[in-house]
This record gives sequence, structure tokens and C-alpha cells, in this order.
Amino acid sequence: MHLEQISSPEQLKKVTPEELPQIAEEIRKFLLDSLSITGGHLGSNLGVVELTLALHYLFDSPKDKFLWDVGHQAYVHKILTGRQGDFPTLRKYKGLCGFPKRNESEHDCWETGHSSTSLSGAMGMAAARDLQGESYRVIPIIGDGALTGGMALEALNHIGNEQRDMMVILNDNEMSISPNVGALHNYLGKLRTNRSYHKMKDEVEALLKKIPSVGGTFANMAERIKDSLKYLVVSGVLFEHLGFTYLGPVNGHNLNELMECLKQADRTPGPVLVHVVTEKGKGYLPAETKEDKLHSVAKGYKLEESKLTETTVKKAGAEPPKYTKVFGDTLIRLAEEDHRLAAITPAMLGGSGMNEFANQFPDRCFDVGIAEQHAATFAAGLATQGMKPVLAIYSTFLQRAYDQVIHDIARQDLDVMIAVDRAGFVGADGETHQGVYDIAYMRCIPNMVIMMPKDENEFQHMLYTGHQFAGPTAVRFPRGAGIGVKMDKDMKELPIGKGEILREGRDVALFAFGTMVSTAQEAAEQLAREGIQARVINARFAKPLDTEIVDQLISEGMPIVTIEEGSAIGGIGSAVLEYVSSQDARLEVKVLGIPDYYVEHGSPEEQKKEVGLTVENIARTARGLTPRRRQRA
Ligand SMILES: Cc1ncc(C[n+]2csc(CCOP(=O)(O)OP(=O)(O)O)c2C)c(N)n1
Ligand SMILES: CC(=O)[C@@H](O)[C@H](O)COP(=O)(O)O
Ligand SMILES: [Mg+2]
Repeated sequence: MHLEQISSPEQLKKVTPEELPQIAEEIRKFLLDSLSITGGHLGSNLGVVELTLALHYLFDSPKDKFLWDVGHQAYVHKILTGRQGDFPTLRKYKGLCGFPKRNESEHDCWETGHSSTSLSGAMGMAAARDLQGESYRVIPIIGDGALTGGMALEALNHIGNEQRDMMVILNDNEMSISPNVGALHNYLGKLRTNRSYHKMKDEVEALLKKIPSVGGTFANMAERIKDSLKYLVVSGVLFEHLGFTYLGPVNGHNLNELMECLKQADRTPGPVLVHVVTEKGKGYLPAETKEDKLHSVAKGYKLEESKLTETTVKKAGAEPPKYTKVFGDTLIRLAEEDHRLAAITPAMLGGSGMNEFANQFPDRCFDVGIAEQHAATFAAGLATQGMKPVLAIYSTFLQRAYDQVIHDIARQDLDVMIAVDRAGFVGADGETHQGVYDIAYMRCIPNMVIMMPKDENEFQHMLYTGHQFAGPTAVRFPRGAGIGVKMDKDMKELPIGKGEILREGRDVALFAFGTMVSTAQEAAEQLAREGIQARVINARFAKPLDTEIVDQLISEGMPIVTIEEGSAIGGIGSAVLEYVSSQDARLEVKVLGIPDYYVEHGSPEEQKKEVGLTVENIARTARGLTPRRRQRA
């Protein structure tokens, strides 16, 4: 039997146990070939090949529920559940999603993208199962990185208390995106290495079972040994304290051992935690030996070489700097000048461009694990004592820390700068990762200052401005490269709440924010060729809004098109509308932003086109506002 003959878990079950290692090799080869063309999350998937095979071999999806935490490691599950043929479209527009997707397959029972949700979801399913008198297995698969997330710990607390049947698979590869960190990680390390202790525990228990229950000193002594052994075992295993039966650690690449352990877990009532030790990047040397274990690779990754293809490298050299790189460089410059600056990342050191900062300022760099809520409140704590923390966080993950931004940072008016990376469309990761809500969810928070630069040069000035400002600021910036402008040598402070007029015009105002400014400028040029003069405004601040600029537009009766790469509900367009209405003014305002639905994976260009954030649609919208005005003139 070969992989191409397996398009369902039923067919997998026809494979003999002896053939499984060969299927595992075929899966690895398929992943490597396929992802070298499309890109995607390589390292984690190479690490779960045997684990996924074992789960589908022994258990019965879709009746049994597999919940993949984060979901970036669900490619093998997709291959085994009939989607192998769709891999050429992986993470492409209208193609196979890079994460579990309920409308893609009945085997995807739980959608993910953000980490640490699987245990709570599993608890919900287990409770529903029991309340409805049903019988199926609930199996969340959670990584050691995802286990550092607060939600996962909240769920352990609940699951251990309720004692419902559930098999938690802890896939421990000692890696988050970067090497995993934290006390829990250290603790797992002790469990992993303490194999002799586990062997001793099994041997002593077996021995004691043989001691006959006779009276006298010997029996008392045996009971005392039993008690102290119980204490040793229990105090060594945090999970047992929490109400789980702990099984493992088991080698996640040895199919025989792994399946034996899973069978034992299946026979155990109540919540069981199976500690599976795997290697991220397993089977591909460039991944095994690289620090990030090739967590994800770009399109065109060349096999057998742990570097990108020639064409990609050349292109990268010629491209303007990535915003993330400008952030990392500016952070270092700010930290050199100000010893009060400390930077925090919730597990995204590399992704946030902070590796070099961590090298240069190890004492002032904090990787707190996948703990966005803690990261935000930790920043607040630092700020109360006169530090000037910078919280580097992706827009989509800042959603996790919403109450902390309101309650701990902004309400106390603390001097925290939030560097909101990946703001706007993120492309291939798709709907779970789009950074499109932060303007709306932060604009309503008192004390917040929210800005977004039109280019990478303005970005460094905004970071400088945010650092100088004594209160909460959010500087949002997109994924990817800048637009190729010259970078000023010195950083300067921008006036808070002031936009800039980039082009004069009397027919219509294009009021644009961040990435949309250059698109608006292009639209203005197109309109000029048709005789329509558009005024282009770089809003710079979503809060405070530059009301002077809007007052001027009101006084001229100039229609406005607002343009932003963020949710149209509650964004900068809403801010303009709110202000116009507060002035009892009658002015036409059209809001261009992201409509009220989740935009799926694809390229950012395809995503922008889908929602009308294009030169053509801006020009079309502006045209629709101008005829009456031009007739009057
Ligand atoms: C809430 C949240 N924060 C951050 C991330 C980014 N992220 C994706 S995968 C990952 C590491 C997950 O580590 P682990 O669960 O151990 O899986 P592994 O990659 O090691 O297989 C992180 C931090 C995320 N997806 N969700
Ligand atoms: C699964 C996950 O959340 C991350 O791996 C994410 O895909 C990283 O995104 P960037 O590539 O934008 O850093
Ligand atoms: Mg891990």
C-alpha cells in the first residue's frame, strides 16, 4: 500500500502496522515536495507524521474528535482525510486552507489559527457529549508552546476538576516558534529527561504488588514505602495534581511505542494527558539543524538546502526594507538612547524582528511565551515604575489582550507603546490572522493614541513619537516591505493628532490611513487625468482625529472618501462620520474599508481586490461623489 492509495482514515486502517513507517516516509517526502512549491508550516508537520498516523490508525475520526491546537500542524491530518490532491492550492486564494476548516472536511471539527484554544473546545465537546448521552473520544492535540498560553491553563483547571473522559495529547518538541521558554517548559524538560525515574517508579510499583498483605513490621514498612512512593510520583507530576492521569513521556516517532501508549490512554477513564516527545522538522536535516526548525517556509523553498532559492534571495536584496526590520532597528536605536526602554514579545521574537535587540539588550528583552494577556499587563507593571515598555505584538494576537489594554494600560494612562505588527491583510494565513480589527477595537478606548505610517520612513518617526509620548500609544504597521522611500537619518517627533495634506484638490477629499495613502495618491492621479481634482490627506492618526482638517472639508462642503485597511465598522471612516455628525454638518462621506465578513487566505493583493481597496475602486467611488459638485462649480 502507498500513500497515494490512502484518501481516508478507513483506507489507512487497511495498512499493516509493519507498513506504517514506509507510509510515514512517503508523507514526509510529499510534504517536502509540496511545500517547496507552495510554502507553508513545514517544521511542525514533519514532527507530527507518526503521531497523526497513529491517531487516525487507532481511532475513528470524524466520530472521534481531533482538535489541532494552533492548527498549523494539521497538514498530515489533511493528507490522510482525502485532501492530498488539493495541496498545490495550499494557502492560495480559494484554495486549501493552512489551518483546519470546518467547511473543508467533516474531519475538521475545530477551527484554529490562534493558539491554546483546543483544550477549552475539547472540554465543551466532552460536556456536550455527556449531556447528550453520546459516546465518542475527544482528543485535543496541543504543543508545548501552546500549553504556555493562559487559556490552555484555564482549561486544564476545568478539565481536571470535571473528570470527563478526554485524551489530551501534549506534543512536546521543545519549540514554540522560537525555542520554547518559561518555567512550564523547564518542568516538561525535567519530565522528558527523567526516564530513569519513570522506570524506577514502574519497577517499584510492580515489586510492591508482589508483597503479600501480611501483618507486622514488614507490612507496615511496605505500606509506608507505598505512601512515600505515591507522594514522590504525585509531587513529580504536576498534571496528576491537576486531576489527569499522566502517561509518558513516549517517543513520538516510534510508532509501536506510541500506539501502545495511546491504547493504554484509551483504556484509562477520566482525563488523561499523554506526553509525546517529538522533534520539530524530523526527517529533514536542514530543518532539524536550524534554530527555528523551519517553522514555516516561503514559496519556492529549495529542497536539500536550508536557504531560499536564488531568485527569492535576489528579489529580497532589491526590495525595500520590511516594516518588521525597520521596527527591530529602530527599537535598538531607541534603546541605545534611553535605558528605560524594555521590549516584550509574547513568543514572537523572530517574527517581530527582535532577535538582534535580544542579543544586544538581553536584560531588557522579555519573551513571555504565548501569553498576550500577561505581556500587556506586565508592560503596564513596568510602566508604573518609570520604565518605557514597548509591547511588540501582531494585530491579530493583540485581540487576546483586549481587557488588559483597556483595564491595565489605558485606564491607568500608562506609558506603554504597543507596536502592532501585521496590521491589515496578512495574506496566506488568512482569516484567523488578519489584522483588521485593531483600529475599531482600540479607537473606543479612552487615552489611546493610534497611528499608522504611510511609509517606512514615517514609521520610524512614529515609533520615536510613541516613545516620547507619555501615555498609551499604538503604532500599527503592515506585514511585508515598505514602499521604497528614502530613510531620514534622524528621527523626529510628529505632532499628536495631526494629519498632512499630500495633494491639493477641490472636488473630493481622499482621507487615507497607513498603507492606503499611496493607493489613494495613485487614485488621485488617475482622477486628475479625468479632470477631477482630489485632495489627498494622510490621516496619520485614527485617534485623536485631525478635526482641523475635517473642519476645513466641512467648510468647503467637500465630499470625503475615507480609506483604510481595517474593518469598515468602527474604523477611521466611522471616526470621520462621527465627527461630521457631531458638527451637525451635511457632507457626503463614503467609507472604504473591510466589510463585515471574514476574508480568507490568498495574497494581500487578492484580498484587497476582493473588498475594493484598490486604485480603481477608490477612483470609482470618488467619481460617484463629484458630479453634482462639479456641476455647481
Ligand atoms: C494566540 C497566538 N499567539 C501566537 C501565535 C503564533 N504562533 C503560531 S505557532 C506558535 C508556536 C506554537 O508552538 P507549539 O504549540 O509548541 O507548536 P509547534 O510549532 O512546536 O509544533 C506561535 C507562537 C498564535 N498562533 N496564536
Ligand atoms: C501559525 C502562526 O500563527 C504563525 O506561524 C504565523 O503563521 C506566523 O506569521 P508570519 O509569517 O506573519 O510571522
Ligand atoms: Mg512545540
